[in-house]
Amino acid sequence: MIEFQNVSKSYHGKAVIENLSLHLEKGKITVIIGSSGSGKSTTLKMINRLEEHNAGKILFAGEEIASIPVEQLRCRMGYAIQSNGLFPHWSVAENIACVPNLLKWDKQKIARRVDELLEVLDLSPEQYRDRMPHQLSGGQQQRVGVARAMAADPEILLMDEPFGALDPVTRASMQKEVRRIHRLYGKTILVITHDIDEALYLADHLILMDKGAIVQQGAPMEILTQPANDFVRDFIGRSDIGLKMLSLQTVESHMVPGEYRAGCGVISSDIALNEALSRFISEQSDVLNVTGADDVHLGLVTFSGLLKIPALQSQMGRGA
Ligand SMILES: Nc1ncnc2c1ncn2[C@@H]1O[C@H](COP(=O)(O)OP(=O)(O)OP(=O)(O)O)[C@@H](O)[C@H]1O
Repeated sequence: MIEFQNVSKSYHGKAVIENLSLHLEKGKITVIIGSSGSGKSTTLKMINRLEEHNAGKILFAGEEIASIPVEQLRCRMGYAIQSNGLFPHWSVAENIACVPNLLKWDKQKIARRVDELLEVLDLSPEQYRDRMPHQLSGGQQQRVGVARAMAADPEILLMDEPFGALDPVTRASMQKEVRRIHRLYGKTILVITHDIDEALYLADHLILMDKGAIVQQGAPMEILTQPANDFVRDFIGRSDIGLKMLSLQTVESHMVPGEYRAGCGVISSDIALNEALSRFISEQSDVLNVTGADDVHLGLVTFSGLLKIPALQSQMGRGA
C-alpha cells in the first residue's frame, strides 16, 4: 500500500531521515514506535506530504506520491492527530463531513455517513451530531477526530499519537475501538506512538526507529522474543517482557476445552493472559473457568498452563 524506497529528509541541511525503506502492507495495522526525535512523525507526514522528502521514492498503491496532486492525495488518506484538530466553530457533523464536502458528495449521502460513523464510534447521532467540539469530553473529541479521518472511506488511516492526550482508561477504550474498526473495515492503518503497550496491542507489524532509521521490525511477538540488540531490549522493557508476551495472547488460546472446576472464578475467553495472571494472583487460585459469548462455559485455564507458552519457554531457555 505504501512503500518507502531509500527515502531521506533533512531540515536546514541536517538529515533527520536517512535512506529509509519500509513497506506498509494493505489491510494491516503498522505501528511505528521509537525514541523522541527519531523521525516517526516526519515519516508519517511525508506520506500525506505535510512534509516533502528530499531523496528517494514514496509509492502509494504503486504510484509515486510526488506525482499525485496534494489535495487529491490527502482526500485518499485519513489523518488523525493527538490534539484531534477539530475545527472549533464547526459542529460535530460539519467536522466529520469536511472531506466528503470537499469531494462534493451528495448531501444525503454525507448525512448518512456522519450518522453511520457516530454509531460505529459509540456516539448517539441524535445526541452528538449538532454539538460543538467544546461541548464534548476529550475522549469524545478524539472519537470525532477518528470519525472525521475515516469519513471519505480513505485507503489508509494515518494516526499520529492519536490517544496521547487521553487518560489511561479512555485511551484503552480508544485502542479497542481502533482494533474493532480495523476488524470491521479492514483498513490499512499507520499509528505512531510512544507507548510500548499500545504498540504491542495494536500492531500487526511493529517498526522500531532510532535516529532516523529502523532498528528492528516484525510481528510484536517476534520482537519480544528476538530483540535485535540492547536498544530494543531496553525499549520493550527487560523486566516485564514475560508479561508483555502474555498480553499478546488470550485465555482462549491456552484453554483446556470442556473441563470445569467447581468453586473457581470465571474469566472471559477474550481476556489477555496478563490479566488472567493477575486474576490468579488476586484470587489466590490456580484455576479459572472460561466462558465465551453469552456466558457459555467453554473450559478452564490453569496457572501452570501459562508457564507452558512456547514463547515464554524459549525466552527462559535463552536465560533472559
Ligand atoms: N519543521 C522542522 N524544522 C526543523 N527540524 C524539525 C522540524 N520538524 C522536525 N524536526 C526535527 O526532526 C527530528 C525528527 O522529528 P520528528 O517530529 O519526526 O520526531 P518524532 O520521532 O516524531 O519525535 P517525538 O516522539 O518527540 O514526537 C527532530 O530532531 C526534530 O527536532
